[in-house]
Amino acid sequence: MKVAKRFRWEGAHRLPWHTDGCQNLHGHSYQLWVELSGPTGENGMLLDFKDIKKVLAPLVKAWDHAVLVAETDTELLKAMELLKSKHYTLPYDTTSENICRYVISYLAENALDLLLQQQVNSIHVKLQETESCYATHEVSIAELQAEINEKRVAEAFTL
Ligand SMILES: Nc1nc2c(c(=O)[nH]1)N=C([C@H](O)[C@H](O)COP(=O)(O)OP(=O)(O)OP(=O)(O)O)CN2
Ligand SMILES: [Zn+2]
Repeated sequence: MKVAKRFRWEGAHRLPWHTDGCQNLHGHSYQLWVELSGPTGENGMLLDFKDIKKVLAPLVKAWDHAVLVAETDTELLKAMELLKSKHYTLPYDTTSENICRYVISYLAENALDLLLQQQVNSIHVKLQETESCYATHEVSIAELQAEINEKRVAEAFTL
């Protein structure tokens, strides 16, 4: 079975290294689809749509009417501080592909127990930036767990 929930927000970003327009600060009406696969439980649901919304609502709220900034884009970060503008820093460039990756990491960090409890097998996200372009990314829960364990081991060694 598959279930999906859509999220929408207005945001701005730029790709500083781009040479064909996207280096300029510009806005998108972002649309994100989060699709989960797994068996249907005894209550006839894979996972309650409302629970998917609850998990991602804080992230979408933080991104709405905000500027997404790559942590390496120090010029834009300075401008955000100067303007006291709402912004959200990502650990990598603000491409559609990386936003998909970030959403999956966010779900892993904030809802792994829930996903395991509901026997979700995989997460598929689709991020639409404009009418004509989107990126998708799919990760299995087993891959996510392995990633989290690796991260924990790496953190333990750097302490
Ligand atoms: N693989 C990717 N390519 C591009 C990304 C991206 O995230 N991943 N992002 C951009 C720009 O930020 C922009 O959002 C998209 O630009 P564009 O393709 O020009 O979108 P339009 O809808 O305006 O396209 P038209 O064909 O002009 O209508 C660029 N590339
Ligand atoms: Zn863009």
